[in-house]
Amino acid sequence: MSTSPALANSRPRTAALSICRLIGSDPKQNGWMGISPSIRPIFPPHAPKVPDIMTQLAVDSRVVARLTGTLPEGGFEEGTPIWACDAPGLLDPADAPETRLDAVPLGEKLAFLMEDVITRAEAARFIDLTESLGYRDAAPGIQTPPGMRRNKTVHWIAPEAAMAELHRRMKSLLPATLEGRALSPRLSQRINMYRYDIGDEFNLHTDGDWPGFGLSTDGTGMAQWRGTHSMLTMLLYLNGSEDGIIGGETVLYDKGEAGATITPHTGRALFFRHGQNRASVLHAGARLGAGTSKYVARINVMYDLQSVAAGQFEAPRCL
Ligand SMILES: O=C(O)CCC(=O)C(=O)O
Ligand SMILES: [Fe+2]
Repeated sequence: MSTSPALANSRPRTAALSICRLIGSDPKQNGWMGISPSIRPIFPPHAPKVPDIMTQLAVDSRVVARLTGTLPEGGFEEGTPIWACDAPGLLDPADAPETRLDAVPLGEKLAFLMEDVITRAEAARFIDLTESLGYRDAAPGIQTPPGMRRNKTVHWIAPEAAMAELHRRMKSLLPATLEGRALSPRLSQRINMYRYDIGDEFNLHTDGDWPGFGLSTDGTGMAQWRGTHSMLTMLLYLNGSEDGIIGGETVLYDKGEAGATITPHTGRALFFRHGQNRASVLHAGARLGAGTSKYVARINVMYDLQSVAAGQFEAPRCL
């Protein structure tokens, strides 16, 4: 799956006609394709202003895995990093907003929204922290055909405490069971963050389903969990139209037609079914037209592999 430099530079804007899948496994090892990833400056001029509180966020960042990364216009980058960091103040339980559930009518398909999952200050911390890790072209461990994902990305293992607080805020609003499987007590800590600069987009696809990931006991490596597997995509918007974003909506499809258009707002989260099954929701991230860069976190909501009917609950364990 190689792409000539001429095609790589032309960046055609037409939406992909075929249904593409974001596979939840490592891309095929295909070697270095000679396209060097452009790594952005730490704070691009159009990034939202971050409040002073950001400077108080103690961050000790380290690489916990290196995987083959897929480049937006085709080709691969070997050794694309997955990061971890200690950021104790990322989410503040004392400052938790009142999270609310909102319906998204999408025919037979399951999709819903939550408002005020995180505060503006917390969203700014996510942006600041991930900008300090560095957004890049290559996405580690996911496979996208050329021209489908046109944005910058950083993948990281978020702190356990932050993910536990996020889960606590949403738990009562998430489906307790899905297709006979019980909601797992924690979210995967592996977050794919995306930054869309003007002109960037994510063409039509369905998301892959994933095992959960956290850190090894000594904190130096990424560890895969057993007993749990994702069933829902959560897209957490870290900024939005109130920051001047024009375009960049997430469009959900039902029976091949656009069924719902979700405008990014800070602290809003969109949920929908994913994986290789008929319930999976086809969707796209619309082209960012103007304004400031859009930031979104792709998070996996986990359900136990054991069925509810079995009457047993197995907590996730590290492999
Ligand atoms: O940014 C968006 O609106 C869509 C992102 C997306 O589809 C994904 O992360 O899988
Ligand atoms: Fe997606």
